[in-house]
Amino acid sequence: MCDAVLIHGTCIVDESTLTGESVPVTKTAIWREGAVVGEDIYDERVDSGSTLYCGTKVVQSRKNGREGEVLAVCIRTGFATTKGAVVRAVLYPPPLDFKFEKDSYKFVACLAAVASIAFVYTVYDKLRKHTLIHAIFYGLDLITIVVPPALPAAMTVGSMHAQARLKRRSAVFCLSPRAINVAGGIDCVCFDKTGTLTEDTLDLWGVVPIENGQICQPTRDPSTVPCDSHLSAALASCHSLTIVKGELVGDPLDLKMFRSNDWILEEPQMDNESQFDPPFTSVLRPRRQAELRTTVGVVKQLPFSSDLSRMSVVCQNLTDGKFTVYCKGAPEIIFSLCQPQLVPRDCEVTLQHYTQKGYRVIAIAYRELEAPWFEIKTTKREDLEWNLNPLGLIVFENPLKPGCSEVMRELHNANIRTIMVTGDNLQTALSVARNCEMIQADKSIQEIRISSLACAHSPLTFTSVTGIDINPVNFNEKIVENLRIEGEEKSTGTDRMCVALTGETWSYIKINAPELVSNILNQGIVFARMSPGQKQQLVQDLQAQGFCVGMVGDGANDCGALGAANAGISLSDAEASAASAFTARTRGVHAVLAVLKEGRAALTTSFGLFKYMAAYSLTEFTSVMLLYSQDSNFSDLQYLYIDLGLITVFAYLLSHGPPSYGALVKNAPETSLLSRGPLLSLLVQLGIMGVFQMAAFYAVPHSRNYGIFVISSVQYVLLAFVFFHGPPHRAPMSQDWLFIGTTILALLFMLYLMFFPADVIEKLFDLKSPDKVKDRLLVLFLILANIFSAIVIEQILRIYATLPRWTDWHLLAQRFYRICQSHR
Ligand SMILES: Nc1ncnc2c1ncn2[C@@H]1O[C@H](COP(=O)(O)OP(=O)(O)OP(=O)(O)O)[C@@H](O)[C@H]1O
Repeated sequence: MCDAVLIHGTCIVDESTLTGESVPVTKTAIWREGAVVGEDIYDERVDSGSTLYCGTKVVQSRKNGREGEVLAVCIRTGFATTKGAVVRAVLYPPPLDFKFEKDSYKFVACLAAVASIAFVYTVYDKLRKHTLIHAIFYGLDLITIVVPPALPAAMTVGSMHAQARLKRRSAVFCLSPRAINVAGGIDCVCFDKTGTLTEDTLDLWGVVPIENGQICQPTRDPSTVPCDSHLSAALASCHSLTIVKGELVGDPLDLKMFRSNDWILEEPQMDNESQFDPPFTSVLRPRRQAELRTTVGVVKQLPFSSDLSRMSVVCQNLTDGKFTVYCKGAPEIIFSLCQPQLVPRDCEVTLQHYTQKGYRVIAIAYRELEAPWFEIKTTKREDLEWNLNPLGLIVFENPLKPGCSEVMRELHNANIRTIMVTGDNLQTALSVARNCEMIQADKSIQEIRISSLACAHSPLTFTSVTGIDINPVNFNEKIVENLRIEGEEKSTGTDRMCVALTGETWSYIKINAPELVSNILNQGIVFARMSPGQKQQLVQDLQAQGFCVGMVGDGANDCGALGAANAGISLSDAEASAASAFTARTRGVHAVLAVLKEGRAALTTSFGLFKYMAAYSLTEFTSVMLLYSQDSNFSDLQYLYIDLGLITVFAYLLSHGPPSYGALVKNAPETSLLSRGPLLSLLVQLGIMGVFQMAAFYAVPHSRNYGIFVISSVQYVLLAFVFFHGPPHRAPMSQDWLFIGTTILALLFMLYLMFFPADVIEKLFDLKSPDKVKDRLLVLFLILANIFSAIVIEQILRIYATLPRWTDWHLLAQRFYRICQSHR
C-alpha cells in the first residue's frame, strides 16, 4: 500500500477510484537524471504524471526499449498516501464549526448548572426527612431529568432520517449526517464548470490554424489539414491516449481531437518492442496510405497537469529522424511560451470571439529540436516547452447540463450566492455563467485585470463586460469606490455589480492590494484559471468572510475545495469524493437543491427537537420540584409513561418529518440557538408551562400528584405541537398523519385518565383522582387555557422573530442615508 514514482517504463493506470476520471491515464517515467536520488527532483504537483497512486489500478505496463524493467520507487506508505489522506478525511473529518452545535453545547452547560444547583438544594432539603443516601438519590434523579440523556440520540435521529431520504429520493449519499444540518445554513455555493455545470462530453467545433504569425480561416474538419503539416502531426500526437484491450482510451478532449484528424495510433507489442528504437510509446500515421511518409513516433510524454494547464509530447519523424516537441493547453499559457513575434496580434480578439460564445479553446504549438535523442531524454520540461511556434487554436463545444438555469434561478430567489470557480478561460467561464443564468441579465460585470503582471504594484484595471461587448474602462476610482461600498457588508448576491477575475489576478491582489480582498470576496462571481490549490483557498477565504460555503465539483481537480467547504457536493462517486460530505450519483446539478432543502429541513427539525428536549426536561423538573416540596413524587409507571409513552414517541415524531419540497425560500432557517427567536420562544413556553403547573398544583390541594401528572402529561404533547416547525422549510403538520393521530390519541388517553379511569389503571398509575367532578373540571379548564395561551403566544413570537432587529433598522437607515447622499 504505497504511492510510487515511476523511474523506468510507462504505465496505463485506471485512477477512477481516486479522481473520478473514468478514462485511464498514462504515467511516464520521471525522466530526469538522478531522479529520486537527489533532492529537488520530485515535485508532488508537477510530477503527478509520473506518480502511481495507492488504490489505483495499473491496467498495462510497458518497458521502454533497452531501459530495463518497469521500475517505480515507493515514496509514501499507509496513511501518508493520497488514498490514506482520503481515508483520514473520512475517519477524522475536520471539526464542523457550526453555530447551532456550539450553541447547543452552551445550552447543555446551562442545564448542567441548573441541575447542579437543584442537586445541592434537594440533598440539603431531603436530609431533613431522609437518610443521606436517599437524599442523594433524589438529587441524582433531578440531574437526569434536567440534562436529558436522550438528547444526543434524539438529535441524531433527525439527521439519520434526512440522510435516508436524500439517498432514496435524490440518489445523494451522505457520509457525515452532521453535515446535513450544516448544509441548511449554506448561503454561498461555489460551482466548478467543466463536468459540473457543463457536460463531461465535448464536441470538436473546428481548428483555427496560425501560419506565419497570421490567423487563418477556421477549418471545421481537421482531417482536411495536410498530413505533412505540423498542425496535423500535432493533432495526431499531442495527447496521452493509449490502447487498452484494443480500444483507444484517454481524456475525452484528447479523444475528440485525435479522432477528428483521421490518423491511426499504434503501440509496440511486448514481443516486437526492439523495433521501436529510440523507444516509442506510440507510433502515429495518417490513415491514407499515400501519406505514410509522415509517420511520427512519440518518444516522450509530458502529461497534462491542472496546475500547469498544458501537456506536451516529443515526437520523431520516422522519415527524416527529426525531433519535434508539440505542446497544447490553455491559450494564455501556450502563447506565453511562444516566440512573441510569431503570436498573431489579433489572437486575443479571435480567442475572445470563441470563448465569449462559451467554447472551450485550447492552443497548440511546436518547436523543432536540434539535440540528439540521449540529450532530449534528460532535458527538463521547462527547457522543452519554450520558444514555441504557434500552430493554432482547437475549439470545442461543451454544452451545459440540463437544468442548470433552473437551479441558478432557485438559488438566487432564495438569496443564496452562486460563484463559479474554474480552471478554464475567463471569457468561456463568463459565457457559461451567463448561459446558465448564474450571472443575471441585469447585473453588470467588472473584469479585474492587472496592467502588467511582471511589475509589482502595477495598477489594477477594471474592464466592464456587458453582454458580449468588451468596453475597457481604465483604472477608475469610481469603480474601486463602488467595490468598497458594496463590499462593506456580506453580499447577499442581489447586488447589481459583480466581479470576474483570473487566479493570477486574484493571487496578485491578495499580495499587493489586500484591502480589496474582502470586497472581491463579496462581489466575485467568476474566478477563472484557478489551480486546484487556489480553489481550496478561495473556499477558505469565503468562510473567513463569514459565508457558509457549499462546493459543487466533479472530484478531479476540486477535491481540496470539496473537502474544505462546509458542505462539499461531489458529482462523482470516485473514492476522492469521500473527502466531500455529499456524493450525487446522478451527476446532475439538481443535487445541490436536494441537499439544501434536506439541510434546511434538518436544521429546522434540530431546532424544534432541541427546544422540545430542553423544554420537556425543564417542565419535568418543575413538576418534580413542586412534588418534592410536598415530599411526594411521580409513581414509577407515571415516570415510565411520561418518558417512554410521551417524550420518546413525540421526539421521534418531531424528527421524522420530510422537507417541504417546494422552491427554496428567501429566509434560511436560524442557525443560532441562542438568538432572539428560539431563546424567547423556549423561555416563554417554559414560563407558561410553569405557571399552569403551579395553578394545577394549588387548584387541587388534595390530589396534587393527579393535578401535576395530568397537566404535565398534556404539556409534553403541547410542547411537541408548538415546537413542530412546518413550512417554509418542512412539510406542514396537516400532512403528518402519524403526528396528528398520536397527538389525538395521547390527549384522549389523558381525558380517559382524568374522568373515567378503570380501577386497575388508576392503581397501576398510582393516581389519586379528586372525588369531586368540579375539581377535575377545574384541571380540564386549566389544560384548555394552557393549550390556548401556548399556541397563541408561540404564533405571536414567530411573527416577532421575523421583524427586523434594531440593528437591522440601523443598517437600513445607513443605506437610506447613502442613497440620499448619492442623489445630491
Ligand atoms: N487534455 C488537455 N490537454 C491540454 N490542455 C488541457 C487539457 N485539458 C484541459 N486543458 C487546459 O487546461 C486548463 C485547466 O484544466 P482543468 O482541468 O484544471 O480545468 P477545466 O477542466 O478547464 O475547468 P474546471 O475547473 O471547471 O473543471 C483548461 O482550461 C484547458 O485550457
